[in-house]
Amino acid sequence: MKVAVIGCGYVGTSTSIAFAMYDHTVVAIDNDMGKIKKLKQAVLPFYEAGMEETLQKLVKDGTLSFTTDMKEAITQCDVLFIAVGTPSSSDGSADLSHVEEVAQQIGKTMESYKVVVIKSTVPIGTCDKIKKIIKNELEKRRLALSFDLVSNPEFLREGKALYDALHPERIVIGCDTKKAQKIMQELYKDIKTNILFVSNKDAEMIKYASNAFLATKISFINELARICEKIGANIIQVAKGMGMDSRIGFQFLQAGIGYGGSCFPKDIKALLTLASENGNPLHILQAVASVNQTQTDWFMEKVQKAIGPLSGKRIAVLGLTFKPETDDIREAPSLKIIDYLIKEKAFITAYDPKGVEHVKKLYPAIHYTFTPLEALQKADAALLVTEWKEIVNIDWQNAKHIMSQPFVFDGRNALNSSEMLTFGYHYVGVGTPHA
Ligand SMILES: NC(=O)C1=CN([C@@H]2O[C@H](COP(=O)(O)OP(=O)(O)OC[C@H]3O[C@@H](n4cnc5c(N)ncnc54)[C@H](O)[C@@H]3O)[C@@H](O)[C@H]2O)C=CC1
Ligand SMILES: O=C(O)[C@H]1O[C@H](OP(=O)(O)OP(=O)(O)OC[C@H]2O[C@@H](n3ccc(=O)[nH]c3=O)[C@H](O)[C@@H]2O)[C@H](O)[C@@H](O)[C@@H]1O
Repeated sequence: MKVAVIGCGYVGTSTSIAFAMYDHTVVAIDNDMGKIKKLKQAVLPFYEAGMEETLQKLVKDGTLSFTTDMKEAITQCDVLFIAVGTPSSSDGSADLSHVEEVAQQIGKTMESYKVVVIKSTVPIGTCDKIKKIIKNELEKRRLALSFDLVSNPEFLREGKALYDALHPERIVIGCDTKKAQKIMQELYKDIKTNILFVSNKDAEMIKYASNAFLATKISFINELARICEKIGANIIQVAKGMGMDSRIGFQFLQAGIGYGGSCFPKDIKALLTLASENGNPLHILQAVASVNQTQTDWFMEKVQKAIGPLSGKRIAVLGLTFKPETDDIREAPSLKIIDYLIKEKAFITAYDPKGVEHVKKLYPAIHYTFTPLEALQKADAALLVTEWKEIVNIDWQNAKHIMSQPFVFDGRNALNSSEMLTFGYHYVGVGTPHA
């Protein structure tokens, strides 16, 4: 099958590679010429371990090609995936301008039946909206071409994007016609997993509900972590004990400094806005967002309580990306922590294996280091912000001797607390008795 994927971000690129690996011919399109130039040379526009090698092979084979020419791609392909960004608007709702722009292009260009698949995360009702836009453009051209609109949300995780695209736990397809359903079945025939066929609106809601639920687990455990500290319980053990119940599960119960990334914060805002607009506020989700919003301040107050005023203190920020194995810093907790430290006039040294270049653009005055040990030199305290293995595996026993004061604040409960105490650190985790 000939597939066009419009938008070459994390989702578009991973989806393109996955379809090409499953023997479809894929044309990936982006309006960012710099990105396309890189991709044509099989260079990924973001970091993900192991993905570039696969890209190189597919580009060489010719099963995957890249272009900025949307018109040609639309004409050539039967199935058109929309995987452009849907960032937050100023009122919290999802900004659909990129999706709408692509829909207009499709309506202006198509010459035969197409299946238009929305992979971007979009509010409930967007498929209907996009259908109207395409229809409107076709009417302007006095054409009565038929097309189907499918919602096929994406559940991949950054850092594991290609693996997830190749081995999804489920595929959700919101689809109104038998014809489109058959084409989607054919497209995914080599992926052995459960496919759920639902309506457009159900599929759109499943995506928001899934992200909202995962974020709820995180804020739930983070709020419990706060009370655990007060009463002397250990959130790590509590999460373990809860997770042993298969109805609860272990995942997404890791207490820390809150969730970040390009999706949870924006999707939760979008769902909250949509719910309020419909006169049905989501109280639980409001609390989820509010706990997350305050989690870094709560953490930084603990730092200040332990080491005193931060003014003039040398603080090592270890980890900048919103989670390990990605170079993405969108909505990363590190940014809130840096703002806090700047406000309190601390001297910041920062290390991250992949995120420095992006953070440098926002905070050029910070002292960035090439190794975690350099960041720890003469530090009054270390803040473990992202649990990269390069950071967790620091030789902590010896690192103590290069710091000015042995304070370690572990924002991810990633270190072995008893070992850290044996090494002579003043170690503070999240929701643990040593806090
Ligand atoms: N990043 C992730 O892990 C996941 C993201 N999603 C959703 O998928 C969508 C895309 O996310 P990302 O890949 O992270 O976005 P991104 O921001 O990394 O990439 C979007 C791409 O679309 C391109 N684009 C924008 N307008 C265009 C147009 N008119 N024509 C051609 N290209 C255009 C941009 O240049 C950019 O390269 C969003 O709705 C997001 O919520 C869903 C699951 C996972
Ligand atoms: O819609 C999306 O974009 C994607 O959002 C998340 O994927 P991602 O943002 O890549 O990252 P996660 O691994 O989910 O982590 C999100 C944030 O939660 C934090 N987190 C995660 C798990 C946990 O137990 N505790 C915790 O604080 C992470 O540190 C990170 O900041 C979802 O996991 C994907 O299924 C979804 O497709």
